[in-house]
This record gives sequence, structure tokens and C-alpha cells, in this order.
Amino acid sequence: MTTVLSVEYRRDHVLILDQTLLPQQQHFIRCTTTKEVWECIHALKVRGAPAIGMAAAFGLAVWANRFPGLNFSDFLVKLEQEHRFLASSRPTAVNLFWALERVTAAAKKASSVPEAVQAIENEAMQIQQEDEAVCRKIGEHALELLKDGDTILTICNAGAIATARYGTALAPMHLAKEYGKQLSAYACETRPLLQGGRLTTWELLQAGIDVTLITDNMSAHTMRTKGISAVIVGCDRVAANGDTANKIGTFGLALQARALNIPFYVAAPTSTIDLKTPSGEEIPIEERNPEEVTHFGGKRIAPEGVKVFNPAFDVTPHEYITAIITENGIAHGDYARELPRLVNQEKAVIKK
Ligand SMILES: CSC[C@@H](O)[C@@H](O)C(=O)COP(=O)(O)O
Repeated sequence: MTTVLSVEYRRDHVLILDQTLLPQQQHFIRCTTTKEVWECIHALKVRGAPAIGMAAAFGLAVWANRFPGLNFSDFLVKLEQEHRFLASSRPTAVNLFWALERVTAAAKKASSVPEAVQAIENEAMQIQQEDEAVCRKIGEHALELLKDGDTILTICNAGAIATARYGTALAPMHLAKEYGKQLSAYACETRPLLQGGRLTTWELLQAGIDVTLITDNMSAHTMRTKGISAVIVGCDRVAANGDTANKIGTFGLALQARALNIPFYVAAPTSTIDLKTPSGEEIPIEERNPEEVTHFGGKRIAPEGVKVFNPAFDVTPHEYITAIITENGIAHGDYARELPRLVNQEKAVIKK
């Protein structure tokens, strides 16, 4: 599989793989300020819920390392400001807020600036290390639901470059390859920014995994005619009742899967489960620049003045989700009861 790290911490800077240039170019952006990290997250140069959490956490670590002076209370006030600034880069993926809160809480336990800098750095690196282990576990649990020879359909990119390694929805594909099993994938192109067409195909091809690209409007036909065994998607936030926000188009896939009696699975690190948000109705859905829809490859394709609706995510109601696969096990329905149990097991699993 690809060993490219989409986010790499180098103490006085963080290297971010510019995912907007893939697959044509593999270019890393050197960020030395929180503003540069904010811009990378906002412009989807780094994207995918776990990866944006890591980028933001490392952004704070870079800022802390460059902090001039030793006044601890001044440091904490400015840390809160930088935290809030980075948190404003995107609204939907809860991992962004989760990761920022983790590193800020670690700094608050310190008693001097050097101690706090070290604590932020350690916590950010821990988040990245944990994410790799978490994704591998998700892949292993997902494989319990699949068999050798299965074909899955996915949307967007919930792969290695959206995480520390392996991905979430794509983790079973990478692990199957490692275990000598055969899983094939159909990747929905994922308009308007083509994360499926550009990124999932690139990642799976690099890993030597069988992948076929389709446009988004081919999904129902593909499910019906190509022997799709399961739909597996990632997520940006899972509410306490199991309602799940993921890339726009995901809800449509869930409806199609239900109509065709195909299981619909959500791969969710427990860091993406937000027990404080009761249902999908309370999940903020990011709306992005209309130009993402009116333009294609830098060229206008829609008439000047047309109204545009461009939500980046949608919410799949929990009743359409066959199972939610976490690093701590699988919830099959009754999410309001199962999700707290899985989230609260988190520490036990990570320590293994
Ligand atoms: C493991 S990544 C999970 C999700 O973040 C992913 O499925 C997704 O929808 C990403 O959207 P994006 O807008 O590309 O950040």
C-alpha cells in the first residue's frame, strides 16, 4: 500500500500532501503557521476527517514550538485563540474539534511554556499513532463482514491519505491485500471535487487493488448489475443515535442499497462519534463555494447567474445503516445504546 503520509510533523513545520493536485502531482506544502494550516484544511489540500484533525493538532504544535517568550498565562490565552481559529476551518468533521481539544487539554495540564510545548507535541503525535492502530482495527472488523472475492462500492476517499494509514472504509481493502485475499472496489467519482475519481482510484491502484471508477449517477445501476456485496463509506460525524454525516451523495447510496437489499456499512473511528450531538439534524453541514459546481477543471460549465446549492455533506439516517464499524467492534443497529459502549471502550483498545 502507499506509505505516503498525508500529514507529517517536522517540529518547526508540518508537511501536508496537497490532495488537490493528486493524482497528477505529489507535492507537499510546508506550513509554518496556523494560517497556512487553516488554508490547507479549508481548501481541502488536506481532507478526510482524521487527517484534518491531525493537521490541526500539528498546526498547534508548530505554533507552540515557535512561541516567543516564557509567560505561561500569555501562552494559554494565545493557544485558545489559535485553537478557535483552526476550528473555524471546516464545520462538519468532529475529528477537527476532537483533536484540537485533546492537544489544548494536554497543554493546560502543564505548568510552564516548555512543558506545554512538549505536551502539545506529544499529544499530536499520539493522535497520529493511535489513528494508524485504529484504522487497522476497523479494517479487521470490516473483514468480518466481507468474504474473499467480494466487491464493495464506496464514495469519496476514506482511505490511507484521509487518515494516518489504511483509511477507514478502505482499510478492509488494504488489509485484504496484505492477507492475500481478493476484494474489488467500485469508486464513485464524487462530484464536485472528485475525491473518488482522483484519490480513491489513485490510492487503490498504487496498492495493487482492483478498482473501477464510475460517475455518481451510475451507482444504482452498478449495484444492481455488478454484484456489489456491500457499500462501505467513511464518515465525518456520527450522532448519538447513529445518524451519519459523510460526503454528499452518501445518503443516496444508502437509499439505493436499501432498495436493492445490499448492506450499507459506515466505517467510523470512535473519534468521529459525537455523543454530544443527539441526531443528524444537529450536525452542521458545510456549504462550499458555488464555483465548485459551476466550474469544472477551471472552466465555467453552467450559465452565469445560475443559483447553486453546494452542500459538502449529507446525513444518512441511522435506520438505513446496516452496521457501524469502529476500532472497538461493530454496532448492528440500536446505535443509541451501542455507540456509547464502543466509545467508552476506546482507551482499553488503544493500550493493547
Ligand atoms: C476517513 S475519511 C472520512 C470522511 O471524512 C470522508 O468520507 C469524507 O467525506 C471526506 O470529505 P472531504 O470533503 O473530502 O474532507
